[in-house]
Amino acid sequence: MSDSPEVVVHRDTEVMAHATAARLLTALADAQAARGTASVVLTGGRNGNALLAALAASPARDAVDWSALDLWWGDERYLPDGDPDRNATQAQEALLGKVGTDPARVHPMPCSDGAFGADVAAAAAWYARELAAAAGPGAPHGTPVFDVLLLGVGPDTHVASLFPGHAGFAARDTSTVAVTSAPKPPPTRVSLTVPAIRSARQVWLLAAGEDKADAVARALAAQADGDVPAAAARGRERTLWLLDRSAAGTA
Ligand SMILES: O=C1O[C@H](COP(=O)(O)O)[C@@H](O)[C@H](O)[C@H]1O
Repeated sequence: MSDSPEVVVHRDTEVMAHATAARLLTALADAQAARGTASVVLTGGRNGNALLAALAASPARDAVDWSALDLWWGDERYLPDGDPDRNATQAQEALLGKVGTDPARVHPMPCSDGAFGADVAAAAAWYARELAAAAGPGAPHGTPVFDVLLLGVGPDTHVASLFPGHAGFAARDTSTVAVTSAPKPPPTRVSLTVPAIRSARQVWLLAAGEDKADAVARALAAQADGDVPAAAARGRERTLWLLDRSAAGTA
């Protein structure tokens, strides 16, 4: 696990989205050059969606071979297929419908009108099996080594759907959890756990706007093993905070 997070502060939200898009395209193209394939874990939320829009708009977007990219999600709102509040629906509209991904390599979390119905625990367990199948035998926590895992940071320091003080954040023996009482709507969600997040080579945390400044300051001051989800999110090789000036408290 990387020791000290690195912090990059951008002038404003728009510059942050475009600079992060350029950074991500380069990281994924580098991974494909080295290994022939790459993987990324997407996040929902305002900053995650701004990044996806910036990727779609980038003149360099085809530096990545989208058909040789595995796409996963860090969390999902457990809602019907196509619901506009699902992170996967938003990603499809912002980016995935515009680039040539391989459907077999796009791994959305289940929806509430799918095979598991209202049984969100079964949905989370299914996603853990998908991860384990992709990771292969012997992978720690049954999770692939993702190249880049993206996380938005909530004003309460939540990342993915891991909320401070909630059981899902404490889970250490599984790669996914079902969340049934999220303090942010909708209450029912599926999330990767802390060990699954920590299996990524690089973890990038995105935060923009004044309402995130307190969460950013608290997370950067906290220990990785405390009750601050954003502080617990660390990559194996690199943990990178990507901020705008407002979230950094330097506006
Ligand atoms: O509900 C969620 O919130 C977080 C943060 O979202 P933001 O809009 O405050 O940036 C997001 O990262 C997560 O994926 C999403 O499900």
